[in-house]
Amino acid sequence: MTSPTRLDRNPRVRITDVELLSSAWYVLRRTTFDYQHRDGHWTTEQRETYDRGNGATVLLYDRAGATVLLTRQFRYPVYVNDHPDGMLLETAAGLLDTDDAETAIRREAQEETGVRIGELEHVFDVYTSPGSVTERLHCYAAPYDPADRGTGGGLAEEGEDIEVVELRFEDAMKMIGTGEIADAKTIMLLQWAALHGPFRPTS
Ligand SMILES: Nc1nc2c(ncn2[C@@H]2O[C@H](COP(=O)(O)OP(=O)(O)O[C@H]3O[C@H](CO)[C@@H](O)[C@H](O)[C@@H]3O)[C@@H](O)[C@H]2O)c(=O)[nH]1
Ligand SMILES: [Mg+2]
Repeated sequence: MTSPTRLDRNPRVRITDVELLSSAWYVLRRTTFDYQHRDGHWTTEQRETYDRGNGATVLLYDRAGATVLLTRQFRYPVYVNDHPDGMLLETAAGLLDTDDAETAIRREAQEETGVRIGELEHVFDVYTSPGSVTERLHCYAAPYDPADRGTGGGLAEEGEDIEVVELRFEDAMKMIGTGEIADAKTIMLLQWAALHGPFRPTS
């Protein structure tokens, strides 16, 4: 869950109350705090935070074949918000649980795509939805060998049903434009790959 660091780092923020609203699966809290605005006056604010811990994701790429390996699975939250069928194309990803980010992403990549990651590059860490969700997502990239690609599929006991989808990098980039790739972490990592990563222009 969120880091145990003390919340007295910002002198403009004084937390006065934290209420647990729900802990059915992950944790929803309502926090009341006094906040000092830039002009010096104080107001009392409330914010709900949804805490499902932190996560990690990896862009699997094959430079020689000019492909990337993605996953497709049903995501209910996007289905209720206008996605045509909720079958979202994403980089392999998972929650850290009790692991560090590198251990977690090696585990999730294998569970979801069948790929055993060797060399692993840290790209950036991002807050995915800072107005309401506490999550920080650790983003990585790693080469994969198409011959090593397994079946993946996710954990059946967790209700996962994950299709492994190999795309030409060029096609994946076009699919950002058409909206067929609409997941934020996936778009960020594909664009990083085109600008600074394995598919950057060679000079
Ligand atoms: N019963 C139940 N199960 C749930 C619920 N929410 C999640 N689960 C189960 O918990 C699993 C979590 O799978 P992970 O692979 O660990 O996480 P993820 O959902 O893929 O999350 C990753 O991707 C997210 C979307 O981009 C990221 O937000 C997250 O950080 C992480 O990287 C889900 O597949 C599902 O089986 C729930 O409310 N109820
Ligand atoms: Mg996952």
